[in-house]
Order: sequence, then C-alpha cells, then structure tokens
Amino acid sequence: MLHVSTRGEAPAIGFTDALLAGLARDGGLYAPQSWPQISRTDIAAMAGRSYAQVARRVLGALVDGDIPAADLGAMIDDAYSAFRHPAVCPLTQIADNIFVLELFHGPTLAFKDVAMQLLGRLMNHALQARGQRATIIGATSGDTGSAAIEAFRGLDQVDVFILYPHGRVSEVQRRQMTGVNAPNVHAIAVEGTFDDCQAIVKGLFNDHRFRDELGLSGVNSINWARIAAQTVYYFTSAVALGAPHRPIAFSVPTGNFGDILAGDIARRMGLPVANLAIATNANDILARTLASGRYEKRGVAATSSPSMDIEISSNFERLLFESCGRDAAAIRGMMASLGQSGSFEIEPVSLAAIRAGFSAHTAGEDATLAEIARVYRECDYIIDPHTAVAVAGARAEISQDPATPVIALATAHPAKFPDAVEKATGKRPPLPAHLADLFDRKERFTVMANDQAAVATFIRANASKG
Ligand SMILES: Cc1ncc(COP(=O)(O)O)c(C=O)c1O
Ligand SMILES: N[C@@H](CCOP(=O)(O)O)C(=O)O
Repeated sequence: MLHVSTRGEAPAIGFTDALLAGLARDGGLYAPQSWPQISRTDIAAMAGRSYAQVARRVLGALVDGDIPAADLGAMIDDAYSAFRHPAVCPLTQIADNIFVLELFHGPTLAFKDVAMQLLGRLMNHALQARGQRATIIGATSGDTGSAAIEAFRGLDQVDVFILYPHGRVSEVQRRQMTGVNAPNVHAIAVEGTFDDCQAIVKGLFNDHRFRDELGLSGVNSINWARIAAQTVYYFTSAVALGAPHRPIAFSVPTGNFGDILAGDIARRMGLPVANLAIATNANDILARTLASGRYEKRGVAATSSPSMDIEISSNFERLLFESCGRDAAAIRGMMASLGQSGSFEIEPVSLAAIRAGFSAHTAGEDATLAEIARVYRECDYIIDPHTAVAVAGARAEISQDPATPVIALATAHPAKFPDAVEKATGKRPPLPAHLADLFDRKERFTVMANDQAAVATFIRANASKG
C-alpha cells in the first residue's frame, strides 16, 4: 500500500519510506492511500488476546507486507515485553460507564512510549537494512522528547536532537531529557513555546538541502508510523469492554491531535467507535474550531497540563484531509492561510463531517485540579493533569449519553506532574524505582534562541554524518 501526502505534491511512498521520511517533502503529512478493513469477526477474535497479538493484527493490516510479517511480529513482541504492566495498557473503572486506559507503563511514563518503543525498533531495522544513518529531530512539550531519547539513545545509526520549550515543561519531564548521558542525544531548550519548536522542526524538514545533507527523520506524530502504532490500544480497550458487539466512546486529552486521530483511524478500519471527545485544557483552539468552523490562533497559555499547551495542532491536517474528501488543494489553501494570518475557515460540509464523529470539551485549570481531587476522593486513585482533562471530558459525554461506555485516555503517570497532583490531593506521587535517581543525574542541555538558522548550525556541528 502506498501513502499519499495531505498536500498532494509529494510522491506516494510505502510504509517504510514514510517511516523514515517523517514529514512529506511538500510539507504535508502522509496517510495510507486507502483504509484497510478489519472485519467484525476479526475484531471479536481479539478478545482474550495479548496486546502484542492484537498489535500484530492491526499493524499487519497497516504495514501491508512492507516489512516481513515475522520481523514485524518480533519487533512488536520485543517492544511491549518491557512494559511494567502485563496487559501493556490496562483499563481501570472509575465511575459508572467511565473507564481509564492507562498508557503510562512504558519506560518514560507517558503514552508516547507505546508508539516510540516500536518506532525505535522499526527505524533501526530499516536503517540497518539500507545501510543508512539518520538525524532524528523532534519537538516536544515534554513527553515525546524523553520517549524518543529512551528509544534511540546509544544507537549507532542515529543522532537525536530534541527541541523543548525552555521553562515550560515539568522538572521531571526536563530531567528525563537532560539527564541522559549518551553521545548521540542532544537536548535543546528553545526560548519559545512548543509551537515555536515544532515550527523549527518543520522548517528544517522543508529546507530540502539541509534535510538531504543530514538525512533528517522525524519522530513526532507527523510521522505516520506513530499514528499507526497508537491505533492498537483503541482496539484492545474497546474489545475489553465488549466491542464489536457494542460501540465505545473515547475521551482523549488533545494537543497535537495525534492520539485522537489514531482513534479515528481505528474507526475507519472498522472498530465501532461511538464518538471521540476532544478534551482540551485552557488552550481550547480545537473546541473553538468545532463550535465555530474557524481555526484561529490566540496565543498559548501555560497550564498544569503543559504537554497540551499547543496551538498548531499538526494532525488536525490529517482529519481535515479526510473530511474534505482528500482535496489536497483545499488543504494547501487552509495551511497557507494559517501561516499567513493565523487562521482558516473550514467548509460547512467538512465541518459537518468532523462534528459527526467528534465532540469537544474544555477543562480549565480549576476544573483540572478539581477532577484530580474528585477521582482521588471517590476512588482512591491518582491521575495526572492531562488524564484529568480527559476524565472531565468523559463525564461531559456520559451526561449526554449515559448508556455508552467512555474510555478516558490516561496519557501520563501522575509522578511526571507531582506539583499539580500534590496541590489537588495533598499527596506527592513517587517516581517508579527505575527513575528513583532522576534528580541526582547530571543535566546536559543547550539553551538556544527561537531561531531556525541557529538550530540548524548546532545540528550540523553536532551530528556525526556519513
Ligand atoms: C501527557 C500528554 N497527554 C496528552 C497529549 C496530547 O496528545 P496529542 O498531541 O497526540 O494530541 C500529550 C502530547 O502529545 C501528552 O504528552
Ligand atoms: N505533547 C507532545 C507534543 C508533541 O506531540 P507529538 O505526539 O506530535 O510528538 C509532547 O509531549 O512532546
């Protein structure tokens, strides 16, 4: 199966090429030419299967033979064998028809590990087979960076450069990125927001000379393989609650729109997903967009769920692409308008298509802390601020449709955000044993201005080429 760019001006390529490319050369995002289908019978047969077995089935359909099935299966088994929970992504019930999907049992305590542990293996496999090396660049609001560093540190074929917003990530998140002593890892603290970091990363990809010279590769959710790997837990969790025999809804804490898009892809592949609730913090650009049909930047506020302090929600482009009938010219127009004026309008037909499958709910700072406190009080269960935004969204969904179970995605371990959790509950969640010495580790990072040229110079000077 080939993958096409949302902007329609880059050649269609296979799964492994899309994996190594990250962003398409026309600035667009790759998506499969058509959606593979998984039948109700096959979905029903996932009941009782392990996470890795379901991953083999779902990813096998998306990879479509581009990687030999035995190799893909071995990498899947290996990637998920080291998770701290035997179910990999277990479910917990916290209220009538509200469940929490724990996605934080990987090495860096956030949902990013679920995809990144596999992505690291897939990229290493592809680079070794081709005898190539790559310079991986990524932008992070805190979690993608550490997950990428953990997945790629010490690998001979790659250098990793991670850009994060200086002073805008939690201390645990920062130390997870800066406390790693590996010569191929470089943490860059950019004086700006996550959106500034992401703009630099995309700008470097769009500089074709630089891209080719360094062999750039990306591990943000602009990389199609990230989304593909994230579809799996929608299948495992929905099946655990009775799919395909009953539809399930999801509430997803959203920033760059990758995680919730994976739920939409699972639905396009045949999983009966009743609704996808976009749960936002005070940075509510997506909620405003769904309400008005106008995507409009207003500036990013710092919140207690910093990983979602994002205004340029990259993967929304993939949803727009689907909702406008894959009209690449329309996408180019909308993205040009976003670049020039900070806003764009969505055509009524596309907006109706989006509203048919998605709702949106916002939890501001007080509501987020109140939700952490409530879940602790009622269930003796501690959630992190991002998960709290999702649980608040799940409660809003249940108030409208009490009969359909809602799964709230728990995207981070509470110990990543101890200050907010302590403020809400009076309890300071401890780090798991493997991170117990995190605060003793020496930090290594470089502070840089929000300047693409300066970052390019730094990467050129520090990447081992050839
Ligand atoms: C803990 C956490 N929750 C939620 C999100 C939002 O996910 P997405 O960017 O895929 O919308 C992020 C960042 O991606 C995150 O790190
Ligand atoms: N919240 C993310 C932001 C980047 O998202 P990605 O899914 O596109 O990598 C983070 O923690 O870095």
